[in-house]
Amino acid sequence: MTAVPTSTPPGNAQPNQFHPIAVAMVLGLIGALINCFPFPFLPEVELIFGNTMIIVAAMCLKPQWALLTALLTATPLYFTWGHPFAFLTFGLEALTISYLRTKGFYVLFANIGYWCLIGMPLTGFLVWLNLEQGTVYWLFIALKQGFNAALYTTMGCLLGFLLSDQLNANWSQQPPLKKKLRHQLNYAIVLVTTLGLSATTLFISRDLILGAQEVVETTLEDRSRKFAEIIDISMKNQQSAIALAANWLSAIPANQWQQSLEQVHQSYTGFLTMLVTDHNANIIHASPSKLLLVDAKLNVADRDYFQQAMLTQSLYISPVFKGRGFGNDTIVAISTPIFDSAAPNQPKGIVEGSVDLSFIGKVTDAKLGSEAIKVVVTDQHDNIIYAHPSFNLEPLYLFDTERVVDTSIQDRLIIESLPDKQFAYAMTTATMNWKIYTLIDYDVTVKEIEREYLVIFFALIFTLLLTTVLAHRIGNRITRPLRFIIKQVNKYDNKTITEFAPLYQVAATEIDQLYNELKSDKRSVKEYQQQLEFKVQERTKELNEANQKLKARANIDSLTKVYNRHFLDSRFEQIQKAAQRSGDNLSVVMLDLDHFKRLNDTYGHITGDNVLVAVAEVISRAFSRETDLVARFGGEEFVIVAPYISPEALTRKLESLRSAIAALQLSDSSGRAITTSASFGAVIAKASFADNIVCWIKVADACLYQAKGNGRNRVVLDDQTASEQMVAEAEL
Ligand SMILES: Nc1nc2c(ncn2[C@@H]2O[C@H](COP(=O)(O)OP(=O)(O)OP(=O)(O)O)[C@@H](O)[C@H]2O)c(=O)[nH]1
Repeated sequence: MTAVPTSTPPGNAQPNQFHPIAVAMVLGLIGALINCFPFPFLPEVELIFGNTMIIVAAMCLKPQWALLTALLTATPLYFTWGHPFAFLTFGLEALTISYLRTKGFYVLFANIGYWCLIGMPLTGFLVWLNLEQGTVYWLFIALKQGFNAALYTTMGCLLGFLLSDQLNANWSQQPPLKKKLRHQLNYAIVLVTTLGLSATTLFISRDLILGAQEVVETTLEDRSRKFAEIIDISMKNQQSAIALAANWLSAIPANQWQQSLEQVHQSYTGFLTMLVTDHNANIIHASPSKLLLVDAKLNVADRDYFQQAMLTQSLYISPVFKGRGFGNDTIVAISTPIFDSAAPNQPKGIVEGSVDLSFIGKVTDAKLGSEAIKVVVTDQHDNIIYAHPSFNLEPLYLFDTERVVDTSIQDRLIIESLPDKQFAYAMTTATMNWKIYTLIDYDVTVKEIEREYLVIFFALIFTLLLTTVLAHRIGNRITRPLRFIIKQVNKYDNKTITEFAPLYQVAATEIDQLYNELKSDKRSVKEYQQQLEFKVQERTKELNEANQKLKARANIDSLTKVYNRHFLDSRFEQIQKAAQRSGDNLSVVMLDLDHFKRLNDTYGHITGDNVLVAVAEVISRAFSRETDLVARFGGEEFVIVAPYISPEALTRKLESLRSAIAALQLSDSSGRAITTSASFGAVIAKASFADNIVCWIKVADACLYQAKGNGRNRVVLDDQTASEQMVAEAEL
């Protein structure tokens, strides 16, 4: 996506802006306050929403101030979490996204990138490296932080979106984001989708995970209770066997005891050995009978099971102990006194059975999913009767554990022999005060959550990508009519089309309306433009004509309507050059009216003017070739420039003109007849004679002077062509 940093340079503080330090601190303190109360989301997972302020800070402040906000926001987490990682990960987060924001990136996309590429790997690494049990939890904690970031980032962006006017007006040091409409739409869709999705999936998974944990908890409790029942029943069975044996032995003669004892033992296979003592604790019978052959004089007066049974005269169940005499197995002894029917209060001895505890392992085999539930059974003194082989715990030893109390999840146990592991557990106390522990590796639960998180994580990333693609397409689709309109308008303006094409039928009605209005506006503008162009053309034409008239006026003598002296000066060079190029003759004639002063004096100036006009007309008629030029030289003097003419023709023409002027029949206002005449001084030569009119005039003027001197009304011609001819011939 391309970013267009805008016109307002970052950091151009407006006078009404707050100072960035103040803004950073206020945001940081709000963030810190919120982070003092993390939201307990899941066992082991608390959501922190104070970081929303880091996002807001990154959206409107420069990186160093966003960092300040992040450090303040992370401070409570230092105390809650007991390590300073938050400063590092959130500080880096603030710096990165604020910097990318100055480069024109959306904070949402910048932060998704940060957490995927830096935040989560860094968190995982720090946890793995530094935390106790980090090797188990690194992925779990990294994912947890990623989700948390997705939530607070979208919340921050939404906040920024809603408050964008205020932020831009008062706080923002960041350049406004000028993006294409379809990019803005894309952003808005992704933002809303990410927020909705991450919140929904997290809360759904929360229920799933809690449900799964409850299953673990109830299964452990259930198993523990079940095992307690089984062990109880089994022990009760053994107790019944001992009680039965005692009753039986009390009722039969002593010589039958050995046989009866063996019969009972055969019926109740749960005993390792059984024995009968006399009242002095000497073992008198045993099963199997071969045990007696080993040591016939064995006395058990110091054993609990003898003393307690004789003393209480009731059934006694011993704590677990290591057998002596008939082997050294770990056993529990059940004993009860044997009475003589003649003396019911005087026990004749005891009958005892040593319970084979290996049955516990057989009856406590269970699984939770694929994981084995491990069982530990302790006696009333917490000494181990049975422990799952994986624990490596010897019977008889104290079951030494440490309880990890966790308010958000079931308590856990750490067993002394496996200090690196924690176990989720349940415990039931059986009737003999035996404790039945069912345990499962707590890592399994964590891995379960971790697996859930991974699934959600990839689902989120996938959905995000999908949303981006869809949002892009939706944005394209929505803005397509606008792009179409822009294209049409450009084509219309550039005159590539004369009529607008119809808009897509599916375009929004507002856009349709806009297009129609635009079309009619453009058409009106075009019509108006055409009218204007037409008017401008007309005016230009008029102006040109007026200009030409003015120009002509500037070249024409206002009285006589022949050219003026100014035009004569400017045009002469052109005529001379053309004639020179073709090697032709050029003649310049000076014409002066005779006694014009007298005429003026006699008839008045108005009449004088009329005579000038009439003479000018006659001259113009006489020299009317396109190449001829007649100009008023001043007062009553005229100059004629006539190229391409021979001396003879010129002489003829001038004589005829002189006669025509003299023959003019003019009258004044009162009808008095006026006669006039003119004197001519002329020069004819090759055009190359001189390119300056002054030279020509000089010669003509001299001739005129001569004409005047010779009596006026005559032509004096200086023919230079003959002399030039001679020079040329002489040169040849
Ligand atoms: N009515 C009228 N008179 C003009 C005009 N321009 C010059 N004149 C007059 O023409 C006269 C020229 O007189 P001069 O130069 O003495 O020459 P002249 O009387 O014609 O005598 P010669 O040239 O020697 O025959 C002057 O009286 C000028 O006032 C004009 O536009 N209109």
